[in-house]
Amino acid sequence: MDSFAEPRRLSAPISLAAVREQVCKLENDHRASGIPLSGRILHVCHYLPVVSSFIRKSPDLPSPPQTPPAITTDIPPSPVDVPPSADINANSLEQPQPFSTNAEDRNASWTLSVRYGHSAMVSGITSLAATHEQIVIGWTGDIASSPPLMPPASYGAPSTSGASESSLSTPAKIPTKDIGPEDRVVLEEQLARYRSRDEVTIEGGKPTTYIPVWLDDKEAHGHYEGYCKQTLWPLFHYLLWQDVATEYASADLYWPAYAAVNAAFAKRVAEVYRPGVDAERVAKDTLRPGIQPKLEALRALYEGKKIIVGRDKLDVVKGVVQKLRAFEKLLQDYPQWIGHVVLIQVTSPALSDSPKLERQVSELVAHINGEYGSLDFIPVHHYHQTIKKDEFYALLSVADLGVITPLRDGMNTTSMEFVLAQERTKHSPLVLSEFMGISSTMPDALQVNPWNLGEVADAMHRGLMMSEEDRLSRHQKLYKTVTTHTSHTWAAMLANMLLAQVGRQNMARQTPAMPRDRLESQYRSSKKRLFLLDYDGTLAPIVRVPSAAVPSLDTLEALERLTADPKNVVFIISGRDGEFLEQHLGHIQNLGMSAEHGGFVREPGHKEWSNFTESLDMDWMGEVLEIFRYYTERTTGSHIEVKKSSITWHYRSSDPEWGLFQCHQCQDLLENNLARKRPIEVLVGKKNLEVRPLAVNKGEIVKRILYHNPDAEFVFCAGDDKTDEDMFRALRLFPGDTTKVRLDAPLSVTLLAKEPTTTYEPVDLRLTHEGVFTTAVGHSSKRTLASWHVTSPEEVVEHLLNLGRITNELASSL
Ligand SMILES: O=P(O)(O)OC[C@H]1O[C@H](O[C@H]2O[C@H](CO)[C@@H](O)[C@H](O)[C@H]2O)[C@H](O)[C@@H](O)[C@@H]1O
Repeated sequence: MDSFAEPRRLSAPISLAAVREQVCKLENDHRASGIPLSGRILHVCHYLPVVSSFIRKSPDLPSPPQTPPAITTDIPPSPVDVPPSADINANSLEQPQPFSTNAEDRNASWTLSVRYGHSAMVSGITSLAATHEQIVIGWTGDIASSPPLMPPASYGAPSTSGASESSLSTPAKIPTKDIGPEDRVVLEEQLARYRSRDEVTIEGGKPTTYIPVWLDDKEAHGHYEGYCKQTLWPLFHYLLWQDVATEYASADLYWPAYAAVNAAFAKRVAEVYRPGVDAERVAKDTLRPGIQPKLEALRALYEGKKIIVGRDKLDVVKGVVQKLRAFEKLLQDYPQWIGHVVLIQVTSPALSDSPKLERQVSELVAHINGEYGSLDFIPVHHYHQTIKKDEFYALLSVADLGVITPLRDGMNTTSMEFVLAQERTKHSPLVLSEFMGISSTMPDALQVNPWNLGEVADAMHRGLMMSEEDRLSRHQKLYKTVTTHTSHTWAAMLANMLLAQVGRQNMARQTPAMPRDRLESQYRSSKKRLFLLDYDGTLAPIVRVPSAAVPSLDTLEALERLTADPKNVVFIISGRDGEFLEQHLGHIQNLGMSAEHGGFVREPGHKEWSNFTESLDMDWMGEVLEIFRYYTERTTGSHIEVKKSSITWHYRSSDPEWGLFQCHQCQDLLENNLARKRPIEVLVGKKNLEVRPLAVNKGEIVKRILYHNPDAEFVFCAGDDKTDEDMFRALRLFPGDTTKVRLDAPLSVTLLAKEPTTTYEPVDLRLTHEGVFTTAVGHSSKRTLASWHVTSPEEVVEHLLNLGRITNELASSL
């Protein structure tokens, strides 16, 4: 008796309620059989599936009951957690009071409740309690100062749409550092005893122990929302960097938090880890007695038909849409399969909801079923749900073909589980995407490019038609791979690769991080200081649209503070035109500006601009514009920025590969044709190509500023791209000696000379190497002439704000 044996229906061949009922029954039967299933699983999760709320109570205040009242024994119809705080801790009936950090106050308690969201992960973990002892290691999450209110009694499953969350109150956060050691121990003890409602209802279920990892709040968020979400996730999913908010989802900004959190997790895991088998365990799992009846039910349900099975998480990179299209192509190109093959596609919810993708998949399934189905034949059976282990292995075992075709994936355990499940049944072949890490170790799978629908359809046909002999021979090789490439092998390989990288990294050139103390002490002791600051990518993060790169409030504040100090001379030295700089920074008193890579200068305290390009031959601009227009037409998304004496072609919003290719072509044309005849320089910038007059560059402006400020003792010069290297080069005129440095009149000074007879004498500078802080913005491994590096514009601004604070401090101490 099994739910899969239900009469066939057109819309939903298997009733979920019936399946759930049957699964419970089978599990109970299984337990009654007395066959011991054991094992321990260690889960490392970012968050524990339990929310911890910390309450300090004032004994003087009355304790009104919390709403709704405590839940005792009634179990909701769906297998869903309810907040068990009342069961766990009688104190939770009392009204939470505002948090106080009084260390003497021990009148405090913790309440635990279900964390909403991550429902797939939580239910997955809970379901394993039937057979496995489990340890869940995770961050506590932000500690709430009071328990969240309970949702209405009639609520259903935690909704990933956020519907349930909206009915909850948002409790205030308590900084983790304010939780003392004693309170931490109390929570750890409570968590060790915590049982979710599902665990409680699983008769004879094994215990799950929740172990908290205590993290610094800033590091925890920097790790997850910062490095994981902004750097790793886009990187490993081949998202275009231009689609990520800024380029400064940089490796370094959140790296310290990421490393610290990993170290904390590793420490905790090492404390509790015991050697937790995989291939062996899966092989055992495929023998579970619950599987056989389901397998037979599936066979009966799809009798006479070949079964293709796919099981993927429903996110874009898993290629479910492409797989469905390929299946349709199979039915188009090989119509003999219509009525004789079904695709059972199980999708589990992804980490974040994608209603658009869900809709796309449902529409595609409906389209294929409408187009190729009939009264007694449904080609695609799609189940968007988390399925139980027995059902999963039954599906894998009964399949005539496994199709796992992500657009990009790593290890993909489903492909391995498929091979193991097939060992005792049909030795069915596997169609695998070539874009998976595991594919290189599975050459006996039918490997395909998931984007090539015809190729995937052909592979499906080939797999379904494969001779028994070929199936067996391929299966045996795959089986050997899976059983010998255990998780231990993978871990050892990865560790070796990492160690090899670490070795290599030490050999690479690294620019040291800005020494904050040294910077501060040089700043304090200097009587005159220069700040020479690039704009884009240095004071403002790189963004997709140039006009959107406006200065932050912090940037403005830092510049205002520094320019207010009469000892400081502050210049913005940018490739931008004067109009842009004036619009966003023009109001700052005493801020000097140089626009268009040194072509123009506005002295501190002045309104008018000096144009160094006035006397230059600018006829080339029309020719460059024509060439840029040609490339703009060929490169969708690119555009031209025309400035007074320079032109920039931007391709940040274009297809990255095509944009870069076109950029190279255009650069080649400009350098090998126009630049040989005209006094121009071609600059390769950040997703741009710029052309400016040969005579001017940022280095000349730096020299000019030094020339006019020979008594400067401190220079902070920061930039992020190649044009800023000219500034660093100009400042490298003064390597670490204390002897006087003589500076000839820079080009920009002589260019501006109204009277050609004016002579500009060399000047002696007071600056020494120790007072020069050339600073590259970016990764420490970036090749640069700068002496120091910071990782992001935010870090530049932080240093500037700090120096501004020192100015205030020095002023107030006078
Ligand atoms: O010398 P800079 O201040 O660094 O200016 C260099 C160029 O920056 C701008 O373009 C760059 O930043 C944009 C905004 O973040 C970005 O969208 C673009 O892709 C980058 O190339 C600016 O538009 C140019 O005029 C400057 O020459």
